[in-house]
Amino acid sequence: MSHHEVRPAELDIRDVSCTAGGREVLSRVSLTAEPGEVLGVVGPNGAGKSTLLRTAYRQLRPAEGRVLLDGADVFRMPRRSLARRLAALPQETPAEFELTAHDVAAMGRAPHRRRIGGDRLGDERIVTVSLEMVEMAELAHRQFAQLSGGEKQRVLIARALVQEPGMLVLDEPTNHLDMRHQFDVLALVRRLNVTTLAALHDLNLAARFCDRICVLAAGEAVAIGTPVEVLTESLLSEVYGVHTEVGTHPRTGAPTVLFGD
Ligand SMILES: Nc1ncnc2c1ncn2[C@@H]1O[C@H](COP(=O)(O)OP(=O)(O)OP(=O)(O)O)[C@@H](O)[C@H]1O
Repeated sequence: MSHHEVRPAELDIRDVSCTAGGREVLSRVSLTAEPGEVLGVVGPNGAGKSTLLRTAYRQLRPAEGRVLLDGADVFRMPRRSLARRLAALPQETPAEFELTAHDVAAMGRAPHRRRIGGDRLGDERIVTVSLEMVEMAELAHRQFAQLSGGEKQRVLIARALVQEPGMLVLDEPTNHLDMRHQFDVLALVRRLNVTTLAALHDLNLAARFCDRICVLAAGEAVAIGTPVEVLTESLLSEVYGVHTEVGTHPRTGAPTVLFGD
């Protein structure tokens, strides 16, 4: 795959506010993902993680503020140009009936395809390699709708990789995945030189794989920093209302979060 040749993007979320159901659900959130950075977004249910990510992949127009990809407003870009630079894994699995896993992954090529001609063989190779990266090549011929939750999730991650983006926006990429696939998918994201904004629930995974973590609570970014800076017992108690024991991984040095007593 030619991922290493793709230039990582810069995402700049500036003072973004969103309202839903007559309520402000994001309040002046600012966040910059530097090229190549893996930036995690954590926070309790309803904190606004998906809302923030949806503004980044242009599914939701913020009431105020701007979202810039490589300095250009995503809401002013042609859809196709955006899709060539940014791929998203939304929280809801689309119902792609009748399509095989291969077909769903291949949809990621659409923004790169020319009207006439194009590099069909090259496209096909990228689809195959991406499915291999998430260990779904062997199930490529299966109907997408009949796959398990974790298998579907991995096909959708492959579809995002097929886009060869400079920016990945992943809403709970480890949702439905077993322990090994959680690890493998995030390790894969880490290896690729692609800027990544990912909403994660598992703080230990976030600590292990993110360069920085943004903590959202009630629509506000209450902390942004490295895992060590952000994942403290006092902050977790304040934000989640749980007593935790934060330690240090003996080999990686990443913080580890355990429930307290
Ligand atoms: N269309 C909508 N109408 C009304 N309220 C909405 C709508 N969309 C989102 N909300 C509310 O906005 C808040 C933020 O939702 P969001 O999905 O961004 O949270 P989240 O942090 O991703 O949560 P979770 O961890 O549960 O996935 C929630 O209180 C939610 O109920």
